[in-house]
Amino acid sequence: MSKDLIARLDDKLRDTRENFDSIPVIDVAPLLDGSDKQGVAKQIRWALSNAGFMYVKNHGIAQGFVDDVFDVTRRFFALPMDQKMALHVSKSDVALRGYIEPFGENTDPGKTRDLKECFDIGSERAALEGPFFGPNQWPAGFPQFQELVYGYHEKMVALSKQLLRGIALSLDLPETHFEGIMKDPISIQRLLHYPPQNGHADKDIIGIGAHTDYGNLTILAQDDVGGLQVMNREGNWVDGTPIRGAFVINIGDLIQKLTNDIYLANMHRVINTSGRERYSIPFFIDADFDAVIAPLPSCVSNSNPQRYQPVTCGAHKFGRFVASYAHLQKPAA
Ligand SMILES: N=C(N)NCCCC[C@H](N)C(=O)O
Ligand SMILES: O=C(O)CCC(=O)C(=O)O
Ligand SMILES: [Fe+2]
Repeated sequence: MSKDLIARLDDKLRDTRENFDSIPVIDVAPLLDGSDKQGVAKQIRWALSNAGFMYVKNHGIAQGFVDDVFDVTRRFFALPMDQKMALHVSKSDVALRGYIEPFGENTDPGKTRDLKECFDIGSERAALEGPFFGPNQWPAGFPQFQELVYGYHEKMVALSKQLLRGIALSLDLPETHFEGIMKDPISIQRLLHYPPQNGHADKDIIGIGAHTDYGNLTILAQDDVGGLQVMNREGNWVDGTPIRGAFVINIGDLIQKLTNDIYLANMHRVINTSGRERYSIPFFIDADFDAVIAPLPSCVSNSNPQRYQPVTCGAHKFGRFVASYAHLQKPAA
């Protein structure tokens, strides 16, 4: 299984990558305050070319605020199932926002079934329309939830922009480079609950199946339970052990395509064998729906010929969503 995943993952470039047995930790304060942007960029380059993942600390988001968002997340998932199903993603048309029950979305389709339940929201700016945009579905009578989760999304949009500037510098590009394809980018703020795995002995049941993320960048906050695993170059799973105050950052397929495989959208999964409830809060940011994603000229060379044909961000994302959503696969009535 590991060999198969590695083959799907990075094929020819795997021999040039360095192995890792823990995810690198990067202090991003010198990037955010401007005191040593290049120093941070250099660490980002190592992390994203070899692991595709990094922890970032000193990112400027107060831990007390993150704790408050976890608090309402726990309270949301504790609501009765009928209240959560009233917000189901299938009621959301093309915006694909709302609640998804356990086994309602399978991230490694055909191989494993996801035990997690999720709740997704996105940007509410009125001017945006088309697939992945539209109204959010909020639980009634829970204003604190709406305020905190939407506020968190807004902070993540701003932080992702700063991190993408560091990523652009790490590729010797002007720091605003990615902003050209991210004028009104698709973004998803997700809340996740992973019930303990233990009661489910079936071999094909997992927290979230092995996958790469679909877009540009993911910013993940996790509680202290653990269970995230990231594949290293030898095909072994490395624990993404929770670090209080740090976010786990990883890049998705679009950055891998843009960098012509120089940066890795790495395989990861979650298995919660702790016996406790696990909660996590990932934020995903992509490019504009119509942005054309093709390898950057500076990432194409004789030794690394162009590996991808141009694809729009929207077409790529939508293809991966259809593959993982039970309700999108149902034949039309
Ligand atoms: N809008 C909805 N329903 N959200 C699904 C989020 C899936 C995120 C995915 N892992 C990614 O990398 O984008
Ligand atoms: O919950 C986690 O730690 C990871 C979630 C994840 O990989 C995803 O939602 O794409
Ligand atoms: Fe993921």
